[in-house]
Amino acid sequence: MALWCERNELKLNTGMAGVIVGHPLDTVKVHLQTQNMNNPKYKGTIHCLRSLLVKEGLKGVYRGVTSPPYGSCWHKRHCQKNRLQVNKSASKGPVDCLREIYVNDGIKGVFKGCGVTIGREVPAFGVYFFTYELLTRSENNVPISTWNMILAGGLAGVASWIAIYPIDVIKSKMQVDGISSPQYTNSYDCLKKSIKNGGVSCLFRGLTPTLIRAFPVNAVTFTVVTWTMRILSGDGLKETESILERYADVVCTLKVTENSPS
Ligand SMILES: NC(=[NH2+])NCCC[C@H](N)C(=O)O
Repeated sequence: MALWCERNELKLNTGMAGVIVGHPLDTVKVHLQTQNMNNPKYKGTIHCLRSLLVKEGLKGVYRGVTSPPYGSCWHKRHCQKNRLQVNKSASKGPVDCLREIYVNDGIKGVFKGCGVTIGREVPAFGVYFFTYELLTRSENNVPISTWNMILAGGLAGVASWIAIYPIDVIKSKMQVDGISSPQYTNSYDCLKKSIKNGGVSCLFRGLTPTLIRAFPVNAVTFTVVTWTMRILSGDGLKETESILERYADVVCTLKVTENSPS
């Protein structure tokens, strides 16, 4: 548990690069998930990304990126960030958006979709860490290579998203639904109505940008976390030391051969 928390903390702090690369694709995902199924505005990932860029430039795809959750309170992100991304309200930024939801819908509005978010995160993180641990197991504690970290991290992200994707679609739809005149009474109702209107395939809308984002973002995340832990635990220092020693040996041997009469 402690290791899990430690990893997650490190992950949050080192994930900024991932956010910068991944946020536009996350925005595309939410647009695709929450658009009207009967009259879809966007045909797919490229069409949505291009439309957002043409209409609003970088602002459109980075909307919501400054939400506080990218710091320590990541939980809040899942509870109201989505509305900022699809800009259903006229909010200017995360604080305005939060205030507006609170004024209109009260605390219930702020936490809308929170239950289903927890229902998503529990299995998602289970699959996430299980996949990474499985792919990085090594015999006799031999340190794994950086390529192993990159591949295992990327695949852990991809596997975790595939495992829970339909739950994520329901979560986004619930968050955007609002409180004042909601279409859905609860997550189950949302699931039933979504399948009725858009078929089972609507539960997989936006999966492409999600997976394109998940691989690099989580490859970077896990590699940085694993290396940070390695260095902090002293193993990295030992490794660097032994590399330097080997290097010094090679230099000595070369010098000796150079000076020895041929
Ligand atoms: N589907 C998930 N929530 N998976 C677990 C973590 C995934 C990771 N934080 C990401 O943004 O890709």
